[in-house]
Amino acid sequence: MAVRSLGYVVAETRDLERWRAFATDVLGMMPAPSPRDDVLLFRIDDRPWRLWVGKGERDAFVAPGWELESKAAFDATLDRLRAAGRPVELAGVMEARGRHVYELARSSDPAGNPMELYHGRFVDYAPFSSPAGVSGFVTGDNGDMGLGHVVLTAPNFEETHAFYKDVLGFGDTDLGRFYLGGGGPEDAGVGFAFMHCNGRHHSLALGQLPESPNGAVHMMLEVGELPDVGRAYDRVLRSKGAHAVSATLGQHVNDKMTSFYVQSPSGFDIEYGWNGLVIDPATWVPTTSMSVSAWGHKWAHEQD
Ligand SMILES: Cc1ccc(O)c(O)c1CC[C@@H]1C(=O)CC[C@]2(C)C(=O)CC[C@@H]12
Ligand SMILES: [Fe+2]
Repeated sequence: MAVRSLGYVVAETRDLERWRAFATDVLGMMPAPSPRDDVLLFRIDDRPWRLWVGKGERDAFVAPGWELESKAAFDATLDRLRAAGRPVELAGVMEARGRHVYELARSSDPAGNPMELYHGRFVDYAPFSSPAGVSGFVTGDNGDMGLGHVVLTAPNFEETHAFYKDVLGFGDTDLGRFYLGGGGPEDAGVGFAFMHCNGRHHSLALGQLPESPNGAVHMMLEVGELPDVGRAYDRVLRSKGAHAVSATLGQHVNDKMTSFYVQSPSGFDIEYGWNGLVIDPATWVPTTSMSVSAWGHKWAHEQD
């Protein structure tokens, strides 16, 4: 009765055309038919859409869409949210239809991060084809591993971490404390929790950080082959600053992902990676990683 996957992401922007070019030409996502001219939809697999970009007043991440496996799981999860004192708003039938789901609800975590929850897995059997020639995006068999992962902030870290485990059913994969300030006596470190809801190493990571101005730290998209990452990196560099690299190519220690980070037109970053670790949630024992990356991932703020 727990969340099964990261089904979709909703973002907003003041500049839809910039997002259209970024998503298709740089990331290689496939534009999907949208019934509204103030919304862009993008596909990465056989779901009708995985990324919703609406025209808005700000450039921001709006919400992750968490998938439940059934109406029973959906109803039980909404009951647990209410029992935990979280606001729950059931969306109308037309709004659910717009999202291509059976039923849709909105809530938030104890850090105030908005979320959507749904059940009803719609499938668009039109073959996926990337306009930028990406070999494919990795979402698991039947899309079971979801679209990727999201990283959110939670100043009230312990409470929010417990919420995702106890109320939404996530499991801990890796806990980290990263000494970004050099690890000296003044450096308290930043707590991180990487959590799974399927075989993907993490679908959600929480950082003990102040509220992010753009609604999220990043979302990750995983591609099928290493050259897909390299060619996307080339496309970002060729954009000559139109799309800024946030972190250079590198490899994480915890999920072994080889990736780079690029700033999206909504302000939050896109991590674009390959070869992320798949775990067996039934037997996995949580780890505590002691560093961020095995190599690379030079962050923009560290660049000299
Ligand atoms: C540490 C790590 C493991 C796996 C990931 O997919 C992943 O994104 C990260 C990095 C998380 C995080 C970030 O994205 C923004 C910049 C952060 C806060 C750092 O500077 C350290 C951890 C980084
Ligand atoms: Fe990530």
